Amino acid sequence: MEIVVFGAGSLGSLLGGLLASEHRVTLVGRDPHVSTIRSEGLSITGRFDRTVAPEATTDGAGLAADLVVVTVKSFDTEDAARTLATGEFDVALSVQNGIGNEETLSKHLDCPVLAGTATYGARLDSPGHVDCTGHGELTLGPRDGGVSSVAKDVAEAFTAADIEANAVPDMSRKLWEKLAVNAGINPVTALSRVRNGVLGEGSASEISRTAAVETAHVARAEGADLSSHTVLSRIDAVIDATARNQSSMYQDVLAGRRTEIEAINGAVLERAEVHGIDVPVNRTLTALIRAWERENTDKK
Ligand SMILES: NC(=O)C1=CN([C@@H]2O[C@H](COP(=O)(O)OP(=O)(O)OC[C@H]3O[C@@H](n4cnc5c(N)ncnc54)[C@H](OP(=O)(O)O)[C@@H]3O)[C@@H](O)[C@H]2O)C=CC1
Ligand SMILES: CC(C)(CO)C(=O)C(=O)O
Repeated sequence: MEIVVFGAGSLGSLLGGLLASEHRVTLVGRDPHVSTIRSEGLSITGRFDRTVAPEATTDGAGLAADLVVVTVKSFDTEDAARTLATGEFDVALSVQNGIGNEETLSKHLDCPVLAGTATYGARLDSPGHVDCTGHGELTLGPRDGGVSSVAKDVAEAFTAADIEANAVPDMSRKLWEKLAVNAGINPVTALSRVRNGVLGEGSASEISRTAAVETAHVARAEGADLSSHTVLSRIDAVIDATARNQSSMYQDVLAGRRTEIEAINGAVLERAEVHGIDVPVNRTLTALIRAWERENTDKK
């Protein structure tokens, strides 16, 4: 398969690097990562140990491929979509956190857009080097649910490259479930500067769990079949499985970078308002992270 990975940071480099063992891959990213890949290849360490040589470019305009995998942060999706619209793709797959990414891509692209979630952990250690910090899986399918042969073909392309991937019929529910976990864990760990495992007990844990339950309430109003019981057992399981992790939002705050708050708790808040649902914990967490961003990043 001919595959473009748009957003060769941590996750994009891991997925694109693994895909490159089996497919013709072009990574779209930034220098000096791109120039290092061109001269020395891309090395993948941690749960994998290999060096690959995908094509790499900083210019994502006018590309064509069977599949484009989008791995930019959610606040860059609109820009990425405009650039990708200058090229030609048979299918696009978003593997991003938060909700709304597929809608943004669909607005600009002519091809079908699939939704995906990844539980792999990836960290771009240095130019040309990505570390796989957690072995997980990729779940993908049509955004609004249902079975699709295109989704199955895409999942097979990932599986052929050693990436655990499954096409599922209930992607809408999966996206809300992942959102509930991120809405609970990410801002609380970022604000209190703790690893995920600290949320296993205590009052911070209650804040996380309440944010997740509020998210499930909104998900049901949006038509997703997601019980509070399911999100509570899911968030407990993720906290346990990723106890040593610094969440992505905690890492962003430590690095003084803009966070994905708008696509996570901000999106819960926005959709809750549409349905007249009160989500006080999500509202509070969103306000606090927004305040931090105003003071500490370029985002005003
Ligand atoms: N890392 C992980 O383990 C996981 C990440 N995710 C999700 O995956 C998504 C990506 O996360 P992550 O990989 O950590 O993020 P990164 O910031 O590491 O990667 C995104 C990369 O895309 C680059 N980029 C953005 N726009 C362009 C453009 N127009 N042209 C070229 N390059 C561009 C960014 O560069 P720059 O920063 O310079 O703009 C950055 O290097 C997020 O939604 C995240 O929540 C999900 C599961 C696990
Ligand atoms: C699941 C979790 C919370 C793991 O750290 C994550 O997705 C993130 O950090 O963004």
